[in-house]
Amino acid sequence: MRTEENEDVIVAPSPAVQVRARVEVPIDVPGLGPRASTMVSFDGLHDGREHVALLMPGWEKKSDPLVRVHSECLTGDVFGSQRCDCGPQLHEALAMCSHEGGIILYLRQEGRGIGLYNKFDAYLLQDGGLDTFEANAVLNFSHDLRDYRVAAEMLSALGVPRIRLLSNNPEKGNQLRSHGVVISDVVATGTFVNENNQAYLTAKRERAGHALEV
Ligand SMILES: Nc1nc2c(ncn2[C@@H]2O[C@H](COP(=O)(O)OP(=O)(O)OP(=O)(O)O)[C@@H](O)[C@H]2O)c(=O)[nH]1
Ligand SMILES: [Zn+2]
Repeated sequence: MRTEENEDVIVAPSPAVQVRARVEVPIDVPGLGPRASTMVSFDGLHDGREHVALLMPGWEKKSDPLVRVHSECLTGDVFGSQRCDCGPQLHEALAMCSHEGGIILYLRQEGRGIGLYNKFDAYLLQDGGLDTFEANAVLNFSHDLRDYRVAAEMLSALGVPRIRLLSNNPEKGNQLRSHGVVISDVVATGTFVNENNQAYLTAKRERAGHALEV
């Protein structure tokens, strides 16, 4: 079974995770327009990848801020791919977090951890009739390689022990709790169905227990 998107990723020993830099980055939130944000980098994340926290003003006043843990999806987040629901979920999270003050943890876990090129290979297999999880298996990957310990490390470095989690994926909450994060509430994302992602969303609901009404 393959376990890493890149065999040559070096997993450094994990010193205490610390904020490396906080950078003010005004962003254009789809549907809302320009908003302030702070983007945060970290030293010491255990997997050595460049995960980013995006802080929307007001988060620091909450005892349990809204947090979206979002896995990178270049095709959906950047290009608006209709094969998944990632783009609209990210836009929704940006709007909600800018409205009430919240945090987006943008995790560099493309393709549920298998990487972009492998995701393309998985898409070709899905075009041949497999579902998203069967395609991973044919490529000799488990159905989801994601490890949310980095998200717990980022929250700890930001001084955020309690959150309201914006997700439909039960595995995110389970893993975060196992790493000591207190989740006071789970907030469902919208369901963003279109004719090209219906089978994908159905597979997520039926095979991975995502809370989705497709
Ligand atoms: N391997 C693989 N990854 C995919 C596929 N479609 C989307 N992804 C990746 O899946 C990740 C998104 O995860 P999802 O399971 O859709 O949603 P989630 O973020 O876990 O759950 P929510 O918090 O409810 O949105 C991103 O990293 C996408 O690149 C696919 O067909 N195969
Ligand atoms: Zn996607």
